[in-house]
Order: sequence, then C-alpha cells, then structure tokens
Amino acid sequence: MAAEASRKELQLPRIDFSGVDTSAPGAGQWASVRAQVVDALATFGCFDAHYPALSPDMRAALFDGALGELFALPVDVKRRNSYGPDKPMHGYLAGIPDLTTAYESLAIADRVDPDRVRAFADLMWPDGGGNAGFCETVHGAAKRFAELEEAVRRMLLEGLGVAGYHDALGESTRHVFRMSRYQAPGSAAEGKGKEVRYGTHQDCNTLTVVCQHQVDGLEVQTRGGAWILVRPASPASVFVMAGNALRAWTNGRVHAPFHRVAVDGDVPRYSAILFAVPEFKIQAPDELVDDDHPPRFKPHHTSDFIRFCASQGARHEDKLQAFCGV
Ligand SMILES: O=C(O)CCC(=O)C(=O)O
Ligand SMILES: [Fe+2]
Repeated sequence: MAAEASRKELQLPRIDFSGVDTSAPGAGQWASVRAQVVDALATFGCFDAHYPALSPDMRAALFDGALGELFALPVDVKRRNSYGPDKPMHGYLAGIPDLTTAYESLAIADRVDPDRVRAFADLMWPDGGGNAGFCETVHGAAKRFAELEEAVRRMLLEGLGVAGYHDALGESTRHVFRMSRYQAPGSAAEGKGKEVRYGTHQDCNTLTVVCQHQVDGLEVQTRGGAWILVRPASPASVFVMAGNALRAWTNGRVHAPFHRVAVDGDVPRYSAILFAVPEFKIQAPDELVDDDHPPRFKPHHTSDFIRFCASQGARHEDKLQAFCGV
C-alpha cells in the first residue's frame, strides 16, 4: 500500500493539450483538460503539457538556430540585456552567488510582441541588420508559450469559480521570455558527476512554461519532499509550473513547487522559459477566502517580492511565507 502511494506520487501529471484550441476557450476538450489542470496545479503545482502547437520546426529553429547564435555572442554584448537595478532577474543573468553556477540566460521582458523582440535583437546585433531570422523564430515560439500560459490561467480561474477576474488579470500580466544555457560538467569518463546549476527555488511569478531541449535537468520537489526529474513525456512536451504569485492570489489553493536544475554529461543544456509576471496587487479574491480558507498571505506587489527573493539567494525555504505570510 505504502509502495503504491509513493509510486503514485512520483509520477508528475501529464495533460494532453492537442484537443484544446487556445484561441477558442470552452471548445473541444477544454472542459476535461481544465479539470486536469486544476487538479494538477492544486496537487503538484506543475504538469507536463503535450502541446503540439509548439511544432518540431519551431523548436528546432529556436534551439538549433536562434539560441546558438545568441549565446555565441561575447559576454559584454549579452550584458547589454539589462532592465536596470530596479528589476533584478529580468535581463542577462550569470553566476549569481548562491543561485547559479556555469549558467547564463537572457530575457526579453514585458511582452513577446514583434517590437520587443526586434529591440532585443537590435541590442545584440546592432550592425547585423536586425537579425530578422532570430526575431521571427523567437517571436513565433514565445507567442505559442504565451498562448498556453493564458489558456492554463483561464482554465484555473474557471475551475476555481473566479473566471470573472481573468481579463483584468490578463491585462496586467507581463510576459518575460528567458533563454538559458547550462554548461555541461563533463563526462563520467572524466570523473565528472551531476552538478547543480540553478539552485532550489520557487518561482515568484504566477505561471511558468518551460521547454527543455534534448538535455533534461529540471527537477521538481513534490509536497512529500521527493525530487522528480522532469522527463518530457513526448517530443511535443512543455512543462507548466505555478509560482508563488499564483499560490498567494489563490489563497494557497495552488501549490508552487520547489525546483532546481542539475546537469551531467558533456552536452550543454538549453531551455526556453516564459514567465507570466503579475503587475496587479496580489490579493486573493473574496470568493477564495472563507472560514475554511482563512487568508494566508498579506496583499503585496510581486515586484517587491522579487526584490526580496533576489536579496535572499537560493535557499530552500518558504520565502512567500517569510515575506507576507499571515
Ligand atoms: O531551465 C529550466 O528548466 C528552469 C530554470 C528555472 O527554474 C528558472 O529560470 O526559474
Ligand atoms: Fe524556476
């Protein structure tokens, strides 16, 4: 019995979005997928999404083309990707004490529209004629990530009986598209083992959509404390995770899992991630607060919480609770 329970816990939910048209909420398999989404986010705070709308061609162009070109740029060029000291965790990241090692990433912030992607490319390739191929690839892929994020958010709010908030939240949600590279430690033959490249943390935002390319490495901790390696269920998989902003806004209905990235072998790992960052005040709606669900977190702004988290480094502790727990 106990063995059965632990086996069950060690399987992360897998949800098939091939029957969902993100531009037609309610149609097709929407209702049955919604039930799975609500259950997965409440229980695990994450799930594998089979999402063929992000096609093999798009993935190949993104990872084999655009990201390779981007990371080949000199570090001083990549450092131009900054949104200022007031917005830590938004632009170029590398070697953050206690958090990342042998890792670097760049991010396009605020929206994933063509203008933002072009502005980013102009910064990286000022003499390169704007790098139209990069822009088309990155915008096309990021849009698909954003469509899935919006559909998942809508499903969750519908499932919790608070769908009326969806449009207002969407209007003040920004998307940050982050492209990451994790250096390979070296092969076992050279005596190298697994190394943590991004330390244990919970995301600060509402929802995160991660696409790992070829090399796995994302590990998620269950509520019970077990660590699970996220293995994409299919080549069309992406991974969806809830962050502390969604946990707080839902008054704890949604779980925000601790996760980390550890890699081994001699092939670098690349991932592309879309973070949905709320600009609205994080305050659980009245419908989600009652005698059975007393308020768990004080109202706050995510930008303040992000600054708090950035000042703490990677520590395996409940930062949301420390920041605004009731
Ligand atoms: O690269 C990944 O798979 C996830 C990295 C991560 O957890 C993050 O950037 O917050
Ligand atoms: Fe994360």
